[in-house]
Amino acid sequence: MISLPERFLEDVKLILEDEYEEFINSYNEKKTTGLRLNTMKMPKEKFKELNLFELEPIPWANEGFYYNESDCKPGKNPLHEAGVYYLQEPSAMSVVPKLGIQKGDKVLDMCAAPGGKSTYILSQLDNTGLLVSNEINPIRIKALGENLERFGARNCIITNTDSANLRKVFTGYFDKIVIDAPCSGEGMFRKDPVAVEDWTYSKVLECQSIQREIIRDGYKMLKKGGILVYSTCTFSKEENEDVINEFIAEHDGAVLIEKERLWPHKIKGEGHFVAKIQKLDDEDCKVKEMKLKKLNSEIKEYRNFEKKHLNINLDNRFMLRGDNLYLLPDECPNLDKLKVLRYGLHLGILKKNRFEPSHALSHYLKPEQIKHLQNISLDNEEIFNYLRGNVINTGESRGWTVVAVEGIPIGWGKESNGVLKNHYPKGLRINY
Ligand SMILES: C[S@@+](CC[C@H](N)C(=O)[O-])C[C@H]1O[C@@H](n2cnc3c(N)ncnc32)[C@H](O)[C@@H]1O
Repeated sequence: MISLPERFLEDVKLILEDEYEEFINSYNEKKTTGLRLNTMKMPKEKFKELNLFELEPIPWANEGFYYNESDCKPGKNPLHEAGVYYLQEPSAMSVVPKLGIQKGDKVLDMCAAPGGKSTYILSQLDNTGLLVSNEINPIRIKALGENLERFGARNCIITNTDSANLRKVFTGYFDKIVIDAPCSGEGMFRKDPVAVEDWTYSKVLECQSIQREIIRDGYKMLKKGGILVYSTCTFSKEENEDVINEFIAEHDGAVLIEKERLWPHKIKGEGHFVAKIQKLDDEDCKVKEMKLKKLNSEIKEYRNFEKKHLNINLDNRFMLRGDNLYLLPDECPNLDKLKVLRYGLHLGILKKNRFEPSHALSHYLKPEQIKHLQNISLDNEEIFNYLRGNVINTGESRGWTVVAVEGIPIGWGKESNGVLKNHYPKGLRINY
C-alpha cells in the first residue's frame, strides 16, 4: 500500500470511526476510470452499438460509464479527438447532475480547467442558454479551451479571472453555479503519487481560505431561486463541511438542500464531496447585454464561404477581434471588464479576400450542415493518418472539406487535384 501522511490518516479516522479500516483497505484496490458521453454528438444507443469498449454504467451519471484501463485505451481513439466522450474520474461525474440543468439556463463554472464539469454542462445545455467557463490559471486554461472546442461549444464564453472580478460583473445573473474548488486533493492519492507528496496540513488550511472566498463570491452571482453546487475531491472536514456550515450560518437566504460524500470504500470511484445550496434572497442584477455592431461588408468573405461550403446561414451575432471572427451566444452579457479567452464560437480568420475556418467550427457543425464531408470509418487506418497530419488521397477537388469519423466531424482539410491537404491543428496531432 502507498504510504500516506500521518496527519491525513488521523483526521480521516476521526471522521470515519468504525469504517476507517475499510477506507484504508480501499488503497489496495485499483483506481477507477470513467468516460462520459457527449450526447450532443452521439446518442447513447449509437455509442453502445459501436461496441468499442467494455463499459459499465455509472449509477449517478446517465451519460457516464466505467471502463477498465488494462483492457482498452479510450484516450487513444479518434472518437475522443472528435469530442464524442470525455475521460473523467467517475465520482467527479456526480457534481453536474446535482445542478438540475434546464435548457436555456445561464450557468457559471467558476473553477473550470481542464473542463470536466464544463463539458458535462455543455452537453446538458445542448447549445442553448449560456455557459461562462472561468479559470484563473493562464496555463491550465489552454486545455479548457481545447476540451470545450472539441465538445462543439457554441453558447460558451471562457474567462480568465478570479472570483472577485467575476462577482463585480455578474452579481445576481446566473441560474446555476458550480464551484469545483481548488483543494488539497486527498481523493487523488490512489491515482497520483505526486498528490501524496504535495500534501501538507497547511495546504488544507490555505485551500480552505480560498474556498471561503470563492463560495461567498459565487453566491452573490446567483439570482433568486438559483442553485449553487460546491464540490471538492478531498476528504478533510475543513474543506468540506466546515466551509459549507460556516457559509450557511453567515447567509440567511441560503438553504442547504443536499450534502453528499462519496467515499472510495463505499462506491466505485476515487471520492468526492458535493453540497447543493439554493438562494432564496433577492439579488439586484445590473448585467447589460453586449452591444453588437451589425457586421455586413466586413464579413463578406465569411458569407461567401458559408454559401459555398455550409448548409446553414448563421444569425448576425458576429464580433470581430482583430481578424478573428466570433459568433456570440444568443444572450451575451457585456464582458468589457473581464479578460476573455473565447467569445462564443470562434468561426475563423478573415484574411484579405478569403476566410479560413477554425478548428472549433468543424467541431460545432453537424454533418448535415456541411456541404463537403469526407467520412472515414474507425477501422480505416486513414483516419489515424489524418490525425497525424498527413495528406489523404480522396480523388476529389471540393476545396474546404470536413473530415469525419463514423459521421462525426473531426477537422478541416482542403481538397484540390484529388488530394486533401491536412488542416488538423499541429498542436493536436496524435503521435500514436
Ligand atoms: C479542482 S480544479 C477544477 C477541475 C475542473 N472543474 C474539472 O472538472 O475539470 C480547481 C481549479 O481551480 C483553479 N483555482 C485555483 N485558485 C483559484 C481561485 N482563487 N479562484 C478560482 N479558481 C481557482 C485551479 O487553477 C484549478 O484549475
